[in-house]
Amino acid sequence: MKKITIIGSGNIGLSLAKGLVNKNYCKPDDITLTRRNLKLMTDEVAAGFNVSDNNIVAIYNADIVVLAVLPQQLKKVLEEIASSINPEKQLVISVVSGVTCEDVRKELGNNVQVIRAMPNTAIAIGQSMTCIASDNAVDKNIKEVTILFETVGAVITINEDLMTAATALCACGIAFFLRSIRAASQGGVEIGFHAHDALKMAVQTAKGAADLLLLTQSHPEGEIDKVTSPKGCTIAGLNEMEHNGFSSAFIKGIKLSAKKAAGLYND
Ligand SMILES: NC(=O)C1=CN([C@@H]2O[C@H](COP(=O)(O)OP(=O)(O)OC[C@H]3O[C@@H](n4cnc5c(N)ncnc54)[C@H](O)[C@@H]3O)[C@@H](O)[C@H]2O)C=CC1
Ligand SMILES: O=C(O)[C@@H]1CCC=N1
Repeated sequence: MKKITIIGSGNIGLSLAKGLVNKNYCKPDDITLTRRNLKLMTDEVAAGFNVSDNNIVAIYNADIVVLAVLPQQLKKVLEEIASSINPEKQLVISVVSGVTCEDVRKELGNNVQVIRAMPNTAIAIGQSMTCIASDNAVDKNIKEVTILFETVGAVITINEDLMTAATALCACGIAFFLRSIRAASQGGVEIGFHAHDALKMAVQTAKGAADLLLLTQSHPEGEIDKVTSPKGCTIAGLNEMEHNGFSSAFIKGIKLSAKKAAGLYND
């Protein structure tokens, strides 16, 4: 089994590690997690992961090095590991938003194979939507990374110039859908349900909507037409939401996120 080192074990780094282990892609012992403060890693040690606060030592035996620090923290990490990366044996995956493969190679060297991946936090339960892109990786490596991320969700390979758009739609997107579920549950409370029941009802309803599209491959508007009875209460609610800018707000939010994602490295 390939050895994986994840540099930056925060929200997404840990979600990836847990997802890979939960879906039996590898064992905890195949993964090394790095973080500056190891005192915060006791749960991961107990779970059997290797942990380290030394990125250079941590990548020594790695076949795959995953960069999962914040964009603003990346340059320091790249400078630190640059002379220790072995381009012949090691593949670099970057999940860092707004940083191109070329940006990474500028620090690590031109012969390093770099693949960008944009997962979301549902990777922890094997339900990520992950977009991958590279400007220099060979097919064998793209295939290997595709298989890795397919273990923990769905994968689409895209052109690298769409990576910030993918960040907004999928990585930030999970927060947008979560907020809409929360809003639905708040509406539910106002019309009479206790909070925990309202949330459960909103979550299952959202899951049903997503599964309807996934399993039948139908279009959202086709499914909406089946719900909206003439002169009925669904169309009344839906139109009220649209008069208040529901679709427009969602679209504007995604556009702003994409714009922001593009500028994160130099923020
Ligand atoms: N959170 C998310 O849903 C997603 C995040 N991303 C990207 O992943 C990256 C990480 O995001 P988060 O996990 O949310 O951030 P985070 O702040 O939760 O995690 C970053 C981790 O890196 C560690 N770190 C910082 N400097 C380090 C160093 N020199 N050596 C080792 N570890 C170091 C920090 O201690 C922290 O644990 C960002 O670039 C973000 O754009 C991508 C997809 C989804
Ligand atoms: O909010 C952020 O900047 C990161 C990137 C995608 C999800 N979280």
